[in-house]
Amino acid sequence: MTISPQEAGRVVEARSVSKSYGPVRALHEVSITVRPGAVHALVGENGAGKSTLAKVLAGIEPPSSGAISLGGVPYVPRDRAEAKRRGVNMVPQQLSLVGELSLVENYLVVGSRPFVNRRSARSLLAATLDRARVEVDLDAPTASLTHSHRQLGEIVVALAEGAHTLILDEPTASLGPLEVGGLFEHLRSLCELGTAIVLITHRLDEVRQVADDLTVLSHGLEVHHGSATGLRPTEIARLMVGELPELAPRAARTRGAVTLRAEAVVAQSTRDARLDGVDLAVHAGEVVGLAGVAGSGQNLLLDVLAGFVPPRSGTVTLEGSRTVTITGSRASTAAAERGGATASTLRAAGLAWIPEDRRDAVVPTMSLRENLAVYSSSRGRRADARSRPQGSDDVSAPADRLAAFDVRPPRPELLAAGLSGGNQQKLLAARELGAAKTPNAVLAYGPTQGLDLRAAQAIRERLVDLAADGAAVLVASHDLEEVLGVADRVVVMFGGRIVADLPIAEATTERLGRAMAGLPADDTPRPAISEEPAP
Ligand SMILES: Nc1ncnc2c1ncn2[C@@H]1O[C@H](COP(=O)(O)OP(=O)(O)OP(=O)(O)O)[C@@H](O)[C@H]1O
Repeated sequence: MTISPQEAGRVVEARSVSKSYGPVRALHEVSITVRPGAVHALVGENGAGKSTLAKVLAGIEPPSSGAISLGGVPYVPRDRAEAKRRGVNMVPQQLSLVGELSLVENYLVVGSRPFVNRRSARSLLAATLDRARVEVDLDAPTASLTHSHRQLGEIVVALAEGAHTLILDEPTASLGPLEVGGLFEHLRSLCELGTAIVLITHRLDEVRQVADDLTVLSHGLEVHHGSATGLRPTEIARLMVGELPELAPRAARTRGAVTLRAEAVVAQSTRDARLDGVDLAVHAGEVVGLAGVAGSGQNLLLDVLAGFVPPRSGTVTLEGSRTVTITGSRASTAAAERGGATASTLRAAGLAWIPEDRRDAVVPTMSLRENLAVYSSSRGRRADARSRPQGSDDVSAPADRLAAFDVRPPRPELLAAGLSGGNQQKLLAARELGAAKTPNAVLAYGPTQGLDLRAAQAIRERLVDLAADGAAVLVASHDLEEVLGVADRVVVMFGGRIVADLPIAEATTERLGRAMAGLPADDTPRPAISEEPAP
């Protein structure tokens, strides 16, 4: 590929860059060349140093040593704002949009653009959306958008800010296959216009799908830097972690009585589609997968089942050490007559919960030990120091529990903020899935989000083991593979209803795809929901 003089002025090159956090060596003499007009995938195990390298390139963290250049001249951004001005912008793993503000307002305020008026900001963003071929509401508070739309919105703001080098830290972790496809199409067309994209991902099939160049990090060291063309996912995995352990064959399990049940549940939230009469039963000893495109109601269903959103009508029941019933907007428990069955009551009755966004459940300013003993009792508000102690749960040997879930480093006194994103996810799993007592039911949304192959495999095995020990497990995900990797049966939601319920042997990608798109199981055209009036 020939590079024009203009493009040569935008090549980002890091040479022998190291970065340490106290005694932790996050990067050791890493070199990388990011070319205009190419997608550069950056992969590696959890804690390998990917986000650190991205932050160094984007001016968020200074390197401890090494040199970086932009277009052949030294590039030493003092901060993120300077890197952005030089055209290097990063969309972080944890989204940074202000929830109370719309995308337009985020662009104006957070991007410090006092001289751009609202109308021109709006049309710039609308034009960017158009090119990206995505639809995101520009005027609604971003907190009211689905997670995937907030993710896309953040990318759109960065693009509108004129980045020539765009660093995306796991942008696809919470996107469904259709949205990933749309995003990649856009990334490719941006590349054709000369933009350089650094794509951090754990989904190795994406490397083959979209990347031109590849850097593999392992324990802060660069173990591969070169063309991505022709490399198979298994070869990349081998570069990252050596050989992967074989998946243990699934042990036979017996399905017990229904533990978690939703009956005729109707609910509404501002963040997601409505629930329109949902019936679902999860038995002891089974893993049910919950699939659906974003906005189909699966987030809301989990919020209702976890006790964070009261249903308008219908009933939710958790059978455990006692029976907890949530009816309509009221709640009652057989054991506690005063009612008020909230998330904490469900939890006390043996419900484990892994939310879609780990920030709803992990407190960065608390130590790992404290994080093993707290939980947030309020959905939609970030978990914080007001989070409630878990009480009776046994976390007497936190170091062992952290080590069992391969949290790196497994030091209970460390603050959670010092863990990489994937290791925070493992911490959450250690708390929710690692208690001595098997939970009666597990609700997990994207439990392997941000985890490398080995860690994801370990969490999948843990979920199946919990089912074998008698838990009723419900796993929702945007990622069909994540669902198919654990489920005994797959339930699909569309438009706030359950539209398919298939044993795993019958859950072919085609059948699931049709159900997720709201199409009937056969090829019969679906009757139109509303028709244009006749002219
Ligand atoms: N602010 C910090 N303070 C202390 N240690 C940190 C800090 N940020 C990162 N680290 C450590 O640096 C190492 C690399 O972390 P980094 O976030 O770059 O990994 P990563 O490859 O992006 O992982 P993941 O896939 O889990 O997101 C880890 O050991 C992590 O614990």
